[in-house]
Amino acid sequence: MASKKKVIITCAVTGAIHTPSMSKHLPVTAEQIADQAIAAAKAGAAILHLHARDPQNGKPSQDPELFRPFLSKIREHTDAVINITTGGSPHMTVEERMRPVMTFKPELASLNMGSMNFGLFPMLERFKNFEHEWEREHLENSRDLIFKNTYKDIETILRRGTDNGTRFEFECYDISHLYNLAHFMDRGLVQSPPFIQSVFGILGGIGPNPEDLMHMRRTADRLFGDNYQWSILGAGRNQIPLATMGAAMGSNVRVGLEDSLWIGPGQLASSNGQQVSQIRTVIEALNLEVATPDEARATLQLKG
Ligand SMILES: C[C@H](N)CC(=O)CC(=O)O
Ligand SMILES: [Zn+2]
Repeated sequence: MASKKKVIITCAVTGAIHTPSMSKHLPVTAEQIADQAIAAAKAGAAILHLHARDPQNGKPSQDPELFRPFLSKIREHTDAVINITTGGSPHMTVEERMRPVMTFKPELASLNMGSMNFGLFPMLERFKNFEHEWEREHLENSRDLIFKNTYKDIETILRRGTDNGTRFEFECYDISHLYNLAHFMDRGLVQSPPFIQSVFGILGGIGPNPEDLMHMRRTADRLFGDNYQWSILGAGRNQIPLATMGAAMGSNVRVGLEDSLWIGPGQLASSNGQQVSQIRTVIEALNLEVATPDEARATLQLKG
């Protein structure tokens, strides 16, 4: 793996997995998303991974007009790298999912590297009371949900994004997704070094055990040699433990309320910035340094 300068922290601010009734700290309105993103950048996040929500009921939305207000405020107050989702919500069509990236042509966008079951229903054990009916349906319907990312879908997003100078955060939820990435690299559709966001602990993908992390790392080393940038995303309670293990092994890290609502066992995080500060403390305790947005741009060779 390329000799890494510093640890790139990505903060995933709101996402499309958790719902407002689960935590009052989950940002929903454009103002809330912007303010939490700016605070996360100030706390040390070099990359901000962004989704939008309907301000009325918090429902995930890929409407570019819901992204526009917080994108301009974030750009006004930080030089963080903007990473816009193409995953949207697993309940959306690929066309719908691509709208904001095609509108705003960001430096970075997420790209999910395979179709999979996407089990959110276990959260119904933990969360019982919902203000909006869509929240319960969102979880319940995931029993019969396929997060669709066919080779045609992936190629379409890759080609269209690359035409706009956008590079990708390749979301790999399992070993097969690394092979899918290798396939598109072999076809010359992926610019080097690929930024691999390995996702652990989503039901339907690979588990959150340190053995799973090692297996993803060994496989990536075998497929990509030292020509890739690695990042670790642990879902839920696995967020900080896996990010810590990853950082100690030379990986970049991702935190944020999209991936986990927690700061400790049974303790809701009060903000995205709180999670960024927590992982920053770990990184600096490992005698590593946090990358600035421009250092992240250089490492990932972004258009800036
Ligand atoms: C597990 C994460 N929700 C992965 C993600 O962030 C997908 C996307 O936005 O494209
Ligand atoms: Zn996302």
